[in-house]
Amino acid sequence: MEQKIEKENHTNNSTIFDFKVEKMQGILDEYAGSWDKCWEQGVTPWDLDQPTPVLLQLLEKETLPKGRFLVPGCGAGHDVIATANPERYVVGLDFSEIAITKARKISLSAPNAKCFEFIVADFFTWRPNEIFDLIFDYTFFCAIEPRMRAAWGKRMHELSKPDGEIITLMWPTNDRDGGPPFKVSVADYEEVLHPWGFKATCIIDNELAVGLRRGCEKLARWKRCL
Ligand SMILES: C[S@@+](CC[C@H](N)C(=O)[O-])C[C@H]1O[C@@H](n2cnc3c(N)ncnc32)[C@H](O)[C@@H]1O
Repeated sequence: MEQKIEKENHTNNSTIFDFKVEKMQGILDEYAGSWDKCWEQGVTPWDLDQPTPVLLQLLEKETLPKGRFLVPGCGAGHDVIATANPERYVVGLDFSEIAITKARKISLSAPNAKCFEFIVADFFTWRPNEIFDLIFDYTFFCAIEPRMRAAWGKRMHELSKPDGEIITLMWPTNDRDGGPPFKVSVADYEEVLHPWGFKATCIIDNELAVGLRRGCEKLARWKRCL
């Protein structure tokens, strides 16, 4: 992945996941269809092709809650497959049919296949039968339009159990114009999570951030108190 990132940087004179790359500019003019087109054309520089390392570390340290786990904007679903087990049922949600088709294909022979599912739906309108103990957001908050962030906070509340938890990997925290990915700060998350009763229990630099994301990515855990 690091090689892929470096290559993108040098050939396109852009940063990782930089949608200003000429190839993607037109693609992203129309929102939902644009994500589908990115997946269709294989223009997915955000996709690590592996589970998120820091999430694996939390899994190994057994600090991830059990129960129902949601990954909104799950893309190819690596984090969904990696964290599912008989005690943790994971739902991967993405509104791109192509992303979910890819996720289902990748997971076809997974031994834990009964412990997760992939759903094609819009995070902002989806109505699940059951809500969640844990929600993991990585490269989703930064992918949505900043004017949608308040709605994101409301959805986090609606989709969480009263004692639920959210884990956010906050990236890119460095200065940049436009997006996606739109730049984020701890204050941006606090602004939309505090009104819904989520309080941070930990905010740390993510030492396991991949490639050029290192140094501009933070891990936060938020507990719902209201
Ligand atoms: C930048 S990608 C990140 C994918 C994955 N989290 C990863 O790190 O590889 C953002 C994903 O969010 C999905 N997405 C964007 N807006 C969405 C929405 N409103 N509802 C569901 N999925 C959405 C896109 O289709 C895309 O797959």
